Formats: sequence, C-alpha cells, structure tokens
Amino acid sequence: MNIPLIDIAPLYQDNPTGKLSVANAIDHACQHSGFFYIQGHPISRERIAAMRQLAQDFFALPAAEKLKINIQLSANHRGYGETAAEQLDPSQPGDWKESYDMGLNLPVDHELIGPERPLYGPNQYPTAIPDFQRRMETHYWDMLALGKKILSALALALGIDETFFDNKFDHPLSVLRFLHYPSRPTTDKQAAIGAGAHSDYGCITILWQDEIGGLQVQDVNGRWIDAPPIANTFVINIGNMMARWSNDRYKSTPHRVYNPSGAERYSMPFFVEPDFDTDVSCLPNCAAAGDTPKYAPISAGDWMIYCFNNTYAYRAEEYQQEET
Ligand SMILES: O=C(O)CCC(=O)C(=O)O
Ligand SMILES: [Fe+2]
Repeated sequence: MNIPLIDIAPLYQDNPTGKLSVANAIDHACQHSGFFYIQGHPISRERIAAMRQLAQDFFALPAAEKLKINIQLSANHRGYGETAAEQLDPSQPGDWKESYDMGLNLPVDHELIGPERPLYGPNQYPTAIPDFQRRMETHYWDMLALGKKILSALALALGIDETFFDNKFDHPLSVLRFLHYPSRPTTDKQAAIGAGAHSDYGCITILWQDEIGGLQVQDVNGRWIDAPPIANTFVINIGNMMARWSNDRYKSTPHRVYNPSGAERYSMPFFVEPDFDTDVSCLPNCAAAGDTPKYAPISAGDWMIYCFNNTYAYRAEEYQQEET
C-alpha cells in the first residue's frame, strides 16, 4: 500500500491546472489507501510547536484538575478523557491514552441546542492554563480552513462546484483533539496498542503526530503498514461519513497506534465534520447514471451519534441500559 505525500501549495495559488493536478492526486489517494500526507500547508512550525507544548502542559496537570473537566460531565462530548475511557476496538481492553476534545463553543441557550442535536454545546476548558481557550480556538479555525481547502480539492476532482462544501460549515461539528499515550513498560504487550483498530467517523481527519511513530494503516490484505512521522506534514484520512457520502468511492481505512517501544507519545487529530443538519446523501457524480445510491440519506449529526454510541465505553453502557 502506498501512502503518498502530496504538496498542496498549488491549492492556494491561482493556477487552475496546478489545482486540478493536486485535486486528482488527492482523489486517487482517497480511492485507494484512503490515507495521504500533505506538505505545503499554511500551518506554521511555530504554531505546531506551540500546540504541542499546550498539549503537554495540559496533560501534565494534576489528575484532579483534569477531572474537573471530565468528558463524562459533558452532554456534548467535550473535555478530558481518562486513560482507557475510549475503546476503539470493542474486542480489546480500553485504549492506553488520555484525551482532550474541544469544538465549536456554543452557549447552552443557543438556538441550535436541543435534544435533537445533542452534539452542540459548550466546551470545557481547564482554568489552570492561561489563555488556553483563545489558543485552542485560534488553532481550531485554522485547521478547519485547511480541512475545507482539502474538501474543495475533492469537489474539484469530482467535477462539482469547488465551493460545494463551503456552506456546510457554519456551525461545524468538527473536533480538535489532543492525545497523550503515556509511557509504559515494554513488557506490557497489551498496552503496545495505544489506540485500537478503528476507522474514523467524520469526513476527513487531519492528524499531527510527534516523532515517536506508531500509526499503522491496514491494507486490503489485513496487513498493518507503518505511517511514520514526516516532519512538517499532516496525515489525512477519509472517515466513514465521507465514504458513505461518496457512495464508497472514497475509502475509510482502518488504522491503529501500535507502539511497542513504550515511549510516551503525543498526537493531535482534527476531525473535519460539517454542520449537524448537513444532508449526507450521495454526492453528485458518485453514482453511475441510473444507479441507486448504496446508502439512504442521513444528517451528519445523526451519523456521528450513531458512531459515538458504538465506541465510548461509558456511552455504550448508557445506551445498553436505555435499551433493556
Ligand atoms: O494518535 C494517532 O496517531 C491516531 C489517533 C486516531 O486514529 C484517532 O484519534 O482517531
Ligand atoms: Fe483515527
């Protein structure tokens, strides 16, 4: 399996031929591995270094401080997740990582908030770190702009209006996540799996990973292929929503974090997800003329809730209790 490295700088230039050739390279990668690296993006090295430091500072807070903003206190899935709270592969024990999730910060009385859209709401910010909220939000919007740029390339490759996705991110469900895989003894074989095998739920994921490595992508034969860190790049992958939206033109590929060295690791995924009410029904030009699309229309938000209910241990428990 080939995970290509694509220079996306032409997407920011006014040359239609250059743009189209990047769009076609992205389209090709999304149809085959479902994974690619990007370089030539506008997120600076200084910004990445500062965000990494912020993540380190956050996870270094005392447990009691982090637990004040426990994700379990949030009705809309924001805040701190303890080690083993997330179980990406249900056949394995919980993952050996801690997390912090933030997204669009809406006040509780915002008109979009209600039982029918449970993913909207406020963030939970640590009070012990000065300027945390502003720094996270600045990075959030910059990463979202990058995500929209990549989606504009997909639109171009599909022969649809380049701006097709633009108006679908007024109140995005996109999430910026910090991950910390604490160090552990190398004899602990089970814990070498930092994040169990899974595919992502949303449109696309833009991942920054530190220099430790461990990200692996599954090829069609079930083999695990390393996706090693490459300086100043992000790893992009297709999520389940985009696979569905594109009628399976694009592949949402299983991946995991396998780190037998036991070294501490940080990563920072940004999950590009549109507005809750976005209609996810077969994109133009993704079904052959006369063919019925494979999947029924669903809203982006309902799709995400369906996926969440199958992943987080505490949510699955709630869900099962509701059902019995
Ligand atoms: O930590 C990583 O490198 C990958 C994390 C991941 O796949 C995820 O959070 O969906
Ligand atoms: Fe993932």
